Amino acid sequence: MPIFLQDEAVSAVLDRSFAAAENDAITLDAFRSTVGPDRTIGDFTAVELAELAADVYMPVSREVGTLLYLLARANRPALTVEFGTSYGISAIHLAAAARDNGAGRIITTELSATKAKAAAGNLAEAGLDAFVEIRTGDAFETLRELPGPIDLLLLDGWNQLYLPLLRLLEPRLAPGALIVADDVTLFPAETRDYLDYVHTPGNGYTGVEIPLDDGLDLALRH
Ligand SMILES: C[S@@+](CC[C@H](N)C(=O)[O-])C[C@H]1O[C@@H](n2cnc3c(N)ncnc32)[C@H](O)[C@@H]1O
Repeated sequence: MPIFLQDEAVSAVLDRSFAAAENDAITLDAFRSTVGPDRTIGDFTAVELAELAADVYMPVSREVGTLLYLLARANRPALTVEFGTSYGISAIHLAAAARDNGAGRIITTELSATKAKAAAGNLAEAGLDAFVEIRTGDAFETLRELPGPIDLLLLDGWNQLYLPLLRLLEPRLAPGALIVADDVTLFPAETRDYLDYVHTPGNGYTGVEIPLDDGLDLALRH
């Protein structure tokens, strides 16, 4: 049976987006020169920084995208929540799974209005916009109200926010919810408190690190 992840329109958007993301290193250099030597990151608000870096895709890899698709197919989440939409590459994988499952919706949130608009365009072009609600703004505000329990949570925004955001959303996690945290090997210092929390018996999770791409952590909420 054909799967929607391999649909022509989906593949076209993913191919184009992954190709564009190959310029991320160059774009990041341009971002650093925009910030300049006289100003530090601390001189900007989070939204200003997100807009300055609006051309940087920072997507999940193809392999991680496929794993997200598989997890969502197996777990059949009624509600998936994503922290960090960027250009919608991970959201496309999650939405393709919802479409193939015949059920499920995704709520994703992005600080940069430029990126949120581009992600909406990509999802529409892929034929998956009906499955995804993009909330523009700070996750700590945009995810306060949710329509039901979270069955799958993807943490892929700024890494030092994983633990505070998990704690905010914790009361909304369904028993058996899966939590995927990206980039835990790439940013060990920023994700240490999160990993310690989900790996400490007694906090209500069972977690394991997966050495795929920039490192993932997969946890189950008991
Ligand atoms: C690594 S990228 C997300 C990549 C995306 N998941 C994908 O695979 O295509 C991280 C994104 O999180 C966004 N972000 C960072 N902090 C945020 C916050 N507090 N609320 C919402 N979005 C945030 C950034 O603007 C950036 O676009």
